[in-house]
Amino acid sequence: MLVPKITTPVQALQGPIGLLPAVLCADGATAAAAIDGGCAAAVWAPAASAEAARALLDAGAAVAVLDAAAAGAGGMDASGIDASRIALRYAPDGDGDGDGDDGAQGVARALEAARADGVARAGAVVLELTAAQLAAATAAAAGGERSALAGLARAAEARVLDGSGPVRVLVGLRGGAAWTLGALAAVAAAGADAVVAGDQLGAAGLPLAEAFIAASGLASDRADGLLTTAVVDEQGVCLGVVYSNAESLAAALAAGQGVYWSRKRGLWRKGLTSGATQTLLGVAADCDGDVLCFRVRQAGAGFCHRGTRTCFGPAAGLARLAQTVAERRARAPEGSYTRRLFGDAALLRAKLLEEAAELADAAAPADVAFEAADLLYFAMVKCAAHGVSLADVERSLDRKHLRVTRRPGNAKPQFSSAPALPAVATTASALDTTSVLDTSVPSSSVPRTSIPRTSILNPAIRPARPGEPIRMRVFAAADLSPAERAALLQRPIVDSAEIMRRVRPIVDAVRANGDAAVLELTEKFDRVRLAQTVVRAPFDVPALPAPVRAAIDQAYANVRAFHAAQLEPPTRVETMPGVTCTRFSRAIERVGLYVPGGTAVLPSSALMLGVPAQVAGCREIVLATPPRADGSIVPEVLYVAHKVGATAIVKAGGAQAIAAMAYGTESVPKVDKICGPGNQYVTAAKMLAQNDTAAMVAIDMPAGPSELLVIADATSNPAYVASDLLSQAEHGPDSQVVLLAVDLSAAQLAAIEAEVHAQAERLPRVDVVRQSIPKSFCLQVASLRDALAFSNAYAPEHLILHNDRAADCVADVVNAGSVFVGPYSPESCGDYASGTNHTLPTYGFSRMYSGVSTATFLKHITSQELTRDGLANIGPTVMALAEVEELEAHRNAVAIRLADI
Ligand SMILES: NC(=O)c1ccc[n+]([C@@H]2O[C@H](COP(=O)([O-])OP(=O)(O)OC[C@H]3O[C@@H](n4cnc5c(N)ncnc54)[C@H](O)[C@@H]3O)[C@@H](O)[C@H]2O)c1
Ligand SMILES: N[C@H](CO)Cc1c[nH]c[nH+]1
Repeated sequence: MLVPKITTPVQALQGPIGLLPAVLCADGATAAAAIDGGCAAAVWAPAASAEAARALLDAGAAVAVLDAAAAGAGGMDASGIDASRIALRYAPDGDGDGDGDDGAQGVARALEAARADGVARAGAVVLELTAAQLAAATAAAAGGERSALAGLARAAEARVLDGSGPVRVLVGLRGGAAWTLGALAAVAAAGADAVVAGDQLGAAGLPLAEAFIAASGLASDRADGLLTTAVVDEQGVCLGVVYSNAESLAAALAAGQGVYWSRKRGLWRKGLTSGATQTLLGVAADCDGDVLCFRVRQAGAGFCHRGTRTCFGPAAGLARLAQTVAERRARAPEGSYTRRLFGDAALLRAKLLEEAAELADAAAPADVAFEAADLLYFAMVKCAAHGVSLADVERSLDRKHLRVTRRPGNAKPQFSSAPALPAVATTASALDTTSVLDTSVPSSSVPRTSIPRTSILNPAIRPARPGEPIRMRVFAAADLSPAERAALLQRPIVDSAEIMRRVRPIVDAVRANGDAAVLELTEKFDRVRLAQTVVRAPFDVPALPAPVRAAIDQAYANVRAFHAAQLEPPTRVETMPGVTCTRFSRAIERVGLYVPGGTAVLPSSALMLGVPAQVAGCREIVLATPPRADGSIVPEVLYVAHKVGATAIVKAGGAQAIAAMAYGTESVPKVDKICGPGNQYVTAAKMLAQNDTAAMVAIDMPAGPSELLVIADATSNPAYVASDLLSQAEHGPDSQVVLLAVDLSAAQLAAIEAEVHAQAERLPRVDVVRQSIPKSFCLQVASLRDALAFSNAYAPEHLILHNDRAADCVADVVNAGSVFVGPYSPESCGDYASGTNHTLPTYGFSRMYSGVSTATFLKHITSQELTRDGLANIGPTVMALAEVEELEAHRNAVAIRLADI
């Protein structure tokens, strides 16, 4: 087997290397980053001690690699860890001094040492050889000598080194020595796995597909030399059997897709014409090296050309249930029960609890199976509603399986007859292990008023009353069950069905009655009767106080500089002689910018939307914002509208403003794309408009209530941390802020809590904060690695790194809208003036959306120009493919010209 050795950046694992069965990381930190990054390959993780090994195995490493010198001689207590999860690493000195540890003898000695070290405690031996040692060992093995690699082959063949268990042997090279395909094949022939530095694979080194084939000892048993290839889905269900060779495997690894070798047509990109494409999740060789296995995520109806999921028929069992539920989520028939469940979170919750109770009480085997099936159905609906697939659930199971430290497994008090935990933690040590049930964590300086006890799964949160502590809930990550952790990753529940029910009639009214409806709805929701909705440029800009004007001018300059730098020149590539492909950008012609104005006046949002639209070169910039009580537009917003070259201002807010720009009215210009944040009505209207083909309008992203996650450790200034948390908590009652407290003592956490309370009490918007802070939470985590893992799973809009050596952490941030690095980067700077954009994805959408940028207001067009010679060069390829697809007119368009040429 080929085992790439990974140093940073672990992002390499998102490429073809991550599709191989296993990787060996250069050190524990790289391994931890690989695991947190969702590496699908089995991670072999170097560890300096048994404790470190345990931690890495608990975190999801497949095998911990310990230095033999420290661990082998019995100096390590790895009790309780299965031998198959430990590897011992040897590096025979190979210093050329002729002391017998060089060359082939050195390898043989290392194996002897492994035997002496009692490899019963290890399931694998990792040999790190010099190039000379490998060459000597390989030559010795080839000559049939009873030494080195030959000995290694015998050991692996017998699958034991000391007679007490199966042992794998891995061979790596040190001192910068490079592998050859021949050496990989020799090691494979000896029954060992080859460890190859990641940067020696791919473009600059050995071709990955060929290295994989050589190191796996893969050889065809067919006359045509093709490798039989089993294709399986995420559950390991066989979808069908196809064929591969080095060329198709290389194409598959490069594209990350199912690409095979058709015996009739050659290279075969599965699904190119049918749409039933496959995302490649992993490749492996079978035990005796004559079958390749592709693990894929299948798109479309299925793998089989007959339209079934597998060549052996349709899916069954859990896989079928998962598929059906996913289909229902995409397009459930009106009136179907599953659709009702998706739209009614309370009903789904009640059914889950009901079915769990029924399963718990079932006794007869048939009843247990019946009730378990019901529970699984509701569980799958719950998963689908949150975008979780069966494969995600299985990944979680597999990861738990890798843990070597087991929890006691006691039930939570509300589910057992055990006495409840005390309501109030009274000592510092109790504070360190705050139960998820205990929200009343006192600190020395926060008033001790009782606040309601809640659980994560059943939160009954009420705002803090005047006089009560303004405090986040506190949880300890180590105490969380998976369900509780998942619940913390959710945002406060929004009843989207109810919001849609309110917004749809507003959108319909504006569509049907245009300006009249907009004026009526503005009177209803913003309590102002206007004579007209639209003001056109040039605007009558009132004079602003000089400091305000200067601040807007400075912010405009910074934001403009950062967004202008994002403009890119066209991409131009001559793919073949005479064939030139180009990709260039054009501004979206008509854009609508929503500037919120309900609970706060946000001219900064006008800036953050208007500047990139202006930089991109949009022809028509329409800005919509709720009018003030006297019907006027906020002067600062007017000034920004003037600076960014807006063509019109719509004096309306909420869903009616979005609908007016999406469909157009007598006076509101229709636009092609609507951008900007807003409350739940604004977001719902944007999503409705986007889904209506009659509107033909795009949106930037679903940007909702502001949120922020702070990572703080013992080096953080409690006052700074609290001020940042409050800066977003003051936006609205729905804002959520999260504090990840890395290994903080009770006193350190109490200091932050005290600051939150004290600073909040001094804010003019303390009433808003009294609502948002109790919904927010602090999670105590043991390490920075745990904090980053949680943050990446939460995918916050804003991430503030208050911890020590904050800049080093940026490389490990996978999901976040915008990152603020170090104690002197408050989030407010990004909100107003530093240059980055503050319109950012919330609700976890930073997993897949970016914030607003210049690109938001551009689209890209491709073009191509072929010369006469270019057409002659590429023509046969095009005609051959047209023939495969039996599209004669396509073929003829080339043939008719080639005939002239
Ligand atoms: N994610 C980001 O980048 C970002 C940036 C700035 C602001 N925000 C968020 O934008 C939001 C702004 O919300 P806001 O409410 O202050 O302003 P808003 O302008 O989004 O909404 C105000 C409008 O909501 C409509 N509305 C109010 N009550 C209604 C009801 N019951 N039914 C139908 N429509 C109703 C009214 O028409 C009103 O004009 C906040 O949540 C803030 O956190 C997010
Ligand atoms: N923090 C908000 C969401 O990113 C943007 C904003 C506007 N004004 C102040 N803050």
